Formats: sequence, C-alpha cells, structure tokens
Amino acid sequence: MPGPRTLANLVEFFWKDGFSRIHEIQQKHTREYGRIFKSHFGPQFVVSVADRDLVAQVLRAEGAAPQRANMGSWQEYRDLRGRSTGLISAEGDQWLKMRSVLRQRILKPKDVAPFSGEINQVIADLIKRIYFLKNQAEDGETVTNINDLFFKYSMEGVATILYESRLGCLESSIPQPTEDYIQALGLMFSMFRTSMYAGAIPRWLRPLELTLEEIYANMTEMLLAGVDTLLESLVFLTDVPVFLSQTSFTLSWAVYLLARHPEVQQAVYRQIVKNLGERHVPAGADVSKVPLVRALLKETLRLFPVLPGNGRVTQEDLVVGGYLIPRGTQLALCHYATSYEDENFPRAKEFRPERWLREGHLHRVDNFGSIPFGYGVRSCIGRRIAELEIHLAVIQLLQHFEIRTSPWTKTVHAKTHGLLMPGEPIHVRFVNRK
Ligand code: HEM
Repeated sequence: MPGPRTLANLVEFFWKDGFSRIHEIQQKHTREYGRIFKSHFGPQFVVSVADRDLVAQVLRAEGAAPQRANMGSWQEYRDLRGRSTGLISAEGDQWLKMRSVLRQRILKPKDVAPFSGEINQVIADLIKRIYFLKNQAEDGETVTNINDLFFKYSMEGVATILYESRLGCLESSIPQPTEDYIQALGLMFSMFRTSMYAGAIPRWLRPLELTLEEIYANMTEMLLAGVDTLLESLVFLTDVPVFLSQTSFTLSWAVYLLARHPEVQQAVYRQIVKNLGERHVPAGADVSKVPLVRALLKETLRLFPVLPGNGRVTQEDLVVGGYLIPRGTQLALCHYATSYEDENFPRAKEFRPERWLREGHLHRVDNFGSIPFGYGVRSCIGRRIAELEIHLAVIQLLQHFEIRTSPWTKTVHAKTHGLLMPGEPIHVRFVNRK
C-alpha cells in the first residue's frame, strides 16, 4: 500500500506543525497516494481511507461496539487521575452500557424538541447581547469575534440542557465561577493539540518528556473546575467541552458564510418569513418547515466538518480497496477530503446549501461523502441537541438581523486544533431588520 515515508511524515507533523493542517494533509496525501494509503506516526500505524464508498463499506461492516481510534492519551490521562471515561473515549462493554442509557434520552429529534423553550431563552439572551455589543461598536453594527460570542451561547445552551441550570455566560458581568470555567476551557483547548502529539510518542518515552505535565494537563480536571463536582459522577459530562465547541464553531462558520453570501442568506430569510413569519419564535417542530435552514447546516458542516477525520479500529479482518486490513488496524476516515471531492459534491468548493434540497443520491441518508455526525451505532449522540441549538439560533438571528460583512471581515481559514475551527476571529455586522 502506498503512503508517505515515516520520516517525511514525522517532519510534516512535528516539524512543520502538521497537526494544525491535518485537513489539508488529508487532501495532499490523497492526491499523492490515492484514496487508501498507510502512514506511521511514531508507534502508530494508520491506514487512511479517503473514498466515499470505502468509508461506507467500513462503517457498514461495524459490529455492536465499534472502537474509535486514537483516544489512548485521553484514556491514559483518566487512568492516571482515576477519572471515569466519557462516551467519546470509552470502549467495549463500558461504552455499550453508557450508550444504551443515553440512547433512550436524546437520540431522536422528538426527544430533544421539548428543550426548545430553554434553548429559546438562551437565544433571547444571545440576541440581547448582540444588540448590546453592536451598540458599543464604532459603526453601531459590527460585532467582533463572534467565535467568542457563540462559544458562550453554546456553553449556556448545553448547560441549560445537561446541567439544567444557567451559567450567565451571556451577561455583561459573568459570574466568577462561570468565568473560571471559561478560563479552564481555554486552557484545555491550548492543551488539546499537545494531547494529540502524546499519542504519537511511544509510551516508554513519555516519562522522559519535559512537557509531560503539559501533555496530561488536559481536559477533565480543568473542565469541571467551576462546576459542582457531583456532576462528575455523570461520566458523560466529562466530554462536554468538546461538544460545545463543536456547536460554536459550526455556528460561527454558518454566520460567516451567510455574511459572505448575501444571496443565500436572502433565500433562507425569505423561506423563514414565508413559512414561519417575521417574529414567530420557532419550536423544534417548526424546523422541518424551513428546509433551507437545515440545508445551510449540512452545507456548513460539509465545508467545515468539525471532525475532519474520524477513527476506527478494525474488529475483524477486512478487505478494503483491494487490500487486506488485519483485525486491530487503526483506520483514519478522511471526511474532510471526501467532502471536497467534486465527484461526491459537484463544484465542491462552493457554498451551495441548495444542493442538499435536491432529490436524488445526495439527498439519501447514506451519502458517505459528508457524514459530519458520523454514522451507525457509534455516531454522535448529541446530534439532535446540536442541530436544535443551531437551527433555532439561525432562524432567530435572521429574523432579527441581516448579517453583513464589515470592513473588518477578513477571509478566515480553517485550522485543526484537535477539531477543525476558524483560524482567526470572525467579525460581522448585524444590521437590524426593519
Ligand atoms: C455541530 C456539532 C457536533 C458535531 C459536528 C459532532 C460530531 C460528532 C462526530 C463526528 C462524532 C463521532 C461519530 C463517530 O465516530 O461515528 C461525535 C461523537 C460524539 N458526540 Fe458529537 N458532534 C456535535 C455536537 C455534540 C453535542 C452537542 C454533544 C452532546 C450534547 C455531542 C456528543 C457526542 C458524544 C457523546 C459522542 C461519542 C459517541 C460515542 O462514542 O458513542 N456531540 N460527534
């Protein structure tokens, strides 16, 4: 099987900071080596799959408890600290047990629809905050760093549902415990990439690493710093910061794309006004009346999949793309690369939400070219919560404001920092609707 040489790969990732360009490297390696290729990262051997049909084949062949790759360093940290595991990094029976409990609670749109009321309260605060921020701006309209604003929105939204309490993230004066929590999350993200390096360092070498403390100073402990420790008994919550950044990155990209594509925004807005009304506060059930809002989210996640690649460890021997892949091999599913293939999505570089409205092959749920929430029994369990938070926010943002670029709006590039995220702060204008 072709693939980059070990040394070249190490230079690319460790020397040239490839970890922040994983998404681009996926595309580069696919061009150079084809849609299935092998790589070595220190002790890890990985087979990358960057083909829609092969990804489909791998995921369809999954057993009852698929194993996700590359979570070793998270697990190690938790073992080191005696912490419990969240769903993301749990495996086997432990995963099955947790998943079956949670599955019954939040997996279907109708399970999460009752949260619309709480989410709408958070959105009301978000909109109030936008009015406040734009009034402070020189031009009375620009809100700088919407990334930060939407992070706070997501945090407040997830807290409302999972902690059943408000944190006050969107207030002018943020309560101290919440401030501590936000700072702890910031620290966690700065360590997130370091934790990825950890996986590529052989286990026996790690105690020699000077930055061992940094490597392990990740996630869990920090995360819950400002929050009632009782929550820790709910293992699921230990992964929460990852989820809320996924929601906030996606919302930031969606708003950025709308600002840069006024014609798309106008079409979405027109559908909202026609099918829901200018000021009707939407409930979960209203979302199906505005298919363009759903298409907008799908297209945003196709262009900026927060998880640009995913992992699986094969649980039995598989033949993929003509190669025998032995049981226990780590696979990297290259979702970013497949999302940008013209073959899967005509004019793939273009932002065209309407492509998701078309009947035909793109409309089918088994379109494996873009599966931003994963697929199958191990797919994202928070999908319906994330979708509800984003759909309801987009509808109300557009009801209140026309989103436009401002002289400060720059082209924003994606970077991988554990997750695919906006590489720079996004600034846009929120112009009041008459
Ligand atoms: C736009 C937002 C989000 C995106 C794009 C996203 C995407 C993903 C993806 C791609 C996976 C891996 C699926 C697989 O391996 O097949 C995943 C797993 C997961 N997500 Fe999300 N997610 C989002 C938001 C959330 C939220 C808000 C929550 C919780 C409230 C959440 C909870 C989880 C959990 C617990 C897992 C692990 C599932 C398991 O291993 O059984 N996600 N997510």
